[in-house]
Amino acid sequence: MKVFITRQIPAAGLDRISSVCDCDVWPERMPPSRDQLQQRAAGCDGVLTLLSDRIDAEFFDAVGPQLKVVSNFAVGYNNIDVAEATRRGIAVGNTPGVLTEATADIAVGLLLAAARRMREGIDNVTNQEWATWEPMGFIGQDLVGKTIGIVGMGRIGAAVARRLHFGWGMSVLYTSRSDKPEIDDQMNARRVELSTLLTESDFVSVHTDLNPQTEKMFGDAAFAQMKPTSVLVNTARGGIIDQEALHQALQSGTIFAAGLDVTEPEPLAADSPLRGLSNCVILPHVGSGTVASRDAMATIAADNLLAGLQGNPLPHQVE
Ligand SMILES: NC(=O)C1=CN([C@@H]2O[C@H](COP(=O)(O)OP(=O)(O)OC[C@H]3O[C@@H](n4cnc5c(N)ncnc54)[C@H](OP(=O)(O)O)[C@@H]3O)[C@@H](O)[C@H]2O)C=CC1
Ligand SMILES: O=CC(=O)O
Repeated sequence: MKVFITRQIPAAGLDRISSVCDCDVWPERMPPSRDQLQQRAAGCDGVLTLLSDRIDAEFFDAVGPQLKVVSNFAVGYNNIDVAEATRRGIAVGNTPGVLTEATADIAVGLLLAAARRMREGIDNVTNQEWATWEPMGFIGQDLVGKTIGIVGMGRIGAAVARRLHFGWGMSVLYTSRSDKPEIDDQMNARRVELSTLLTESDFVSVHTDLNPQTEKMFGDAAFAQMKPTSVLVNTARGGIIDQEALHQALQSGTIFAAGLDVTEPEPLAADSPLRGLSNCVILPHVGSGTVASRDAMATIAADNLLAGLQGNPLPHQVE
């Protein structure tokens, strides 16, 4: 079986694949271009992809009818046209669960950094501007006893809610497509409409997948409903937030601060005005970036790929 792996991945997964497959691994740091992706994958039985690889009908046509499986090295799969894959009998896999805690840690880290103005503090020290301790300097927002609004109470949303409820004593509001009675019981949480969540929460953390209902969910209207002291955190996908509206909300004081692990596009445009805002903390999409999480993602992605090549159901198959 011939497979194309679109980037270097941890040995935990690569060794499993290369022991049984004829395996071509993209060797460069930067992703293959669209043409390179299609040319290298042409004739393959399976591909292991990353978020930056757009997998759609054109890709499937270029690769050929022998393609059996697309294994995404991520839990999110908005880069893949799953309906088109399914129509062609191509299985699609993802890597849920093993990156939940690592990503939740980054969401809480961003919340703390944005609420307590850490970017400004770090810039102040780095730029040799630290002159004295000031009673009125770097005043941020308290966390203890406040209200967290979780937009998308799935695996990562619940892990963030647990940290903030049991660690900081926060009340939990959330949105999701379905009821979560076990979350309500564990954390005395309340599922509400988005507008209620936005008006009542002190902190809002986004954890939905990117889909047609969540795309640009945060625009002018959403920010207008949030408290001027509120902090928005996004570790889900950049496309869920209208970045122009976010810039306006941060600059005008409509909201207090934001912490982003994801942007649209990635990397964030060099001239994006968000880069220059001291109340916007931005990380380069590092949510799952721990040794254990990335090894586990590689293992699952390999298992998905190998199962698909054998015509078996994938351990983590996306429908
Ligand atoms: N920054 C990073 O490095 C990482 C980012 N991610 C991102 O985080 C996302 C979430 O991951 P994970 O928690 O594992 O996924 P889950 O599928 O467990 O959670 C997604 C949640 O979003 C909810 N949801 C979907 N659509 C809507 C909507 N229209 N309104 C309200 N809620 C909605 C779902 O509701 P319901 O349960 O009712 O279906 C579900 O609870 C991924 O899709 C990915 O984009 C993930 C890992 C790392
Ligand atoms: O963004 C990362 C993912 O796993 O999804």
